Amino acid sequence: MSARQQRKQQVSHPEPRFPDPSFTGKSRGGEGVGVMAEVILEHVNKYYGNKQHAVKDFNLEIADREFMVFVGPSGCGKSTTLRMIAGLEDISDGVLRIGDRVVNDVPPKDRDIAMVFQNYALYPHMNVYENMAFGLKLRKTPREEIDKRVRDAARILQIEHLLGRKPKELSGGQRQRVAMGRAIVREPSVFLMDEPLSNLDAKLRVEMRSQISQLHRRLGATIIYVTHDQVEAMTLGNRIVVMRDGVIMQVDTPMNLYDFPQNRFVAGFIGSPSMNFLTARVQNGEFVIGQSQVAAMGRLAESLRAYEGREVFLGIRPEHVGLVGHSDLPQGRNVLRGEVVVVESLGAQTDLIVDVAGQQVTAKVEGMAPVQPGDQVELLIDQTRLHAFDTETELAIDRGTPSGTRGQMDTQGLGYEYPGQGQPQAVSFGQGAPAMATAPNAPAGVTVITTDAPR
Ligand SMILES: Nc1ncnc2c1ncn2[C@@H]1O[C@H](COP(=O)(O)OP(=O)(O)OP(=O)(O)O)[C@@H](O)[C@H]1O
Repeated sequence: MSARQQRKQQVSHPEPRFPDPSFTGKSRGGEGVGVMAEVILEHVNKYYGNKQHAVKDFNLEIADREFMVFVGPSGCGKSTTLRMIAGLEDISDGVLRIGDRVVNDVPPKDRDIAMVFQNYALYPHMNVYENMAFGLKLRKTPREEIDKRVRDAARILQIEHLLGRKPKELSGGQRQRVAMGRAIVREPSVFLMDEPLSNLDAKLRVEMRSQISQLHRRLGATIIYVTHDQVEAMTLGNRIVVMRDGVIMQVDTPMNLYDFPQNRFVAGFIGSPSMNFLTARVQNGEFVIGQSQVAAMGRLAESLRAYEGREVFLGIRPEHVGLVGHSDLPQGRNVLRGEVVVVESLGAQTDLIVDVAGQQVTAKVEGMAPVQPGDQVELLIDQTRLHAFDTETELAIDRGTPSGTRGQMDTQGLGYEYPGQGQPQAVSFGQGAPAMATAPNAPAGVTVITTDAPR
């Protein structure tokens, strides 16, 4: 077993690590959780030894009762960040607040949190009731109180009929629910969940996903949830933090991540199949790829003026590409011409890969597409859903959102750069501070970026 696996296993045993945080008894409307809890990370860094800078200047405000998801590829620092919030990992630099307390030096048991891991580690010799009650017993919670909390949690999780069973008599999903139950009975203000569904098969994951969502609504608790699965992130989160190499790439609602990715990484990470990226030259406000042209519209067209004559990455989601003669998209001159390379019929939809002037474009076409490899086709593009990215910084060329603004970091985690405005403007911003406050010289026309509370 590798050192990393050992570490994961070590922390996967929540009982001794997470004695029941002292229950305050203060109700806040949900079913059985503790006090108001927002979680705030200010300039948090984590170094492992001298070389490994695992989390870099992480700034985030998680609102009370928010469901916040951390997502990103393996090794991007999701678990490390969660473990710092839990107190299982020291914070090298920066400030962590839970509620109105700075908790950098507060031991895990006093942070009013509970953690659920992918390895749910139930005690095999105890039945479900005893497993759920164990932590409270250790805390010498009165028996009637234990009984009430266990039965309440079992009702919420719909496992009342399983209370007398041993773990080996349970399915994977039921075991995971017991593990959740063990966290719920502690009535913490904040639940931390580290890939809690990754041991389950695909069908159960979907089932448990909706259960966790319902649980969040019923408990009214703050949940911080780590996953590398973008579908889980999109369906569960009020907001999502997309991370790469220890840096926040964007924090936003699922829909804003989808519609307004702030950089190429987020654009490619969110959505399935992934967004197409085509190298295109900007000419007369149009993206030119080989013999094909696609015109930009609206604000993107305005932002694109600064790129006239230059190359950019044009981003098009496969679901925004149609087949001429086989799509509801308006027919016009905005077509990409190419040769079909792959046809994957899935019944309700067909995925096509089309070679457009040496670049591959995936199209998600409704129903059965009447084409085969080798056919010359014209692809219709939904002009209203185009994205464009600077080839050097990989930042989105138009980063506005319908609500005006929402703030994220650039690839260095330092702030925003605004290409095409003379010298690139690096704008630093603090928690909740409008960018204008820290960037009074931001060029005219630049979107004001804030890192304010969730909508
Ligand atoms: N104890 C440790 N000592 C040294 N490096 C570590 C340690 N724990 C994690 N790292 C490194 O820190 C980085 C972030 O790891 P972390 O476990 O937070 O990533 P992750 O996003 O949760 O990945 P995964 O999805 O694979 O669990 C990785 O490069 C990892 O190798």
